[in-house]
Amino acid sequence: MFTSKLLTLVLVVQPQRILLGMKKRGFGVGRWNGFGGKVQPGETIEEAAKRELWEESGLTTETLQKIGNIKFEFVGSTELLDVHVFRTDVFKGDPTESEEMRPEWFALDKIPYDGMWPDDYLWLPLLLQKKKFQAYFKFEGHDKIVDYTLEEVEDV
Ligand SMILES: Nc1ncnc2c1[nH]c(=O)n2[C@H]1C[C@H](O)[C@@H](COP(=O)(O)OP(=O)(O)OP(=O)(O)O)O1
Repeated sequence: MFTSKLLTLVLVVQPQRILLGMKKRGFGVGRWNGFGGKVQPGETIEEAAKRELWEESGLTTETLQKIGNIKFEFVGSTELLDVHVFRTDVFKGDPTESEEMRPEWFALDKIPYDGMWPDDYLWLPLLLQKKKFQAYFKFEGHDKIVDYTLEEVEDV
């Protein structure tokens, strides 16, 4: 039987660029990603997304757009990751390095997909077009996708 762990992921987008963070420790270390993490007991998913964005990038936002949901399965594990993906185009503050992430802006035509999780190049273009999506990825280890589904949806 599978258990499920709730996580958030926030992508900060401006007209010509996107803010990514280099993960400095823990799960996904060495990869560029959006900002996010585990939902803590007593938090809503959106509260957790705002908290993680602040903790990892130094940015605050009041306007998160819920844009995707991704379920991750890992061969040999019974724990599914249930990642709620948000986009924000409106924020306050300056990106600031944290213990966990080193933020950097990337031009939209220079997104470092080779240094990101291997699923990202499949769904990030949808997020950039403000298209909502639902996805499932099955990983063998952390580098190989062995099965996946990805579909645009009206609502997430
Ligand atoms: N495959 C893939 N693509 C894109 N993004 C992700 C994945 N897998 C993932 O887990 N993620 C995202 C989801 C989360 O935003 C982070 C992982 O969060 P994590 O660092 O484990 O959670 P924290 O609560 O910040 O961790 P600690 O503070 O306990 O270290 O990656």
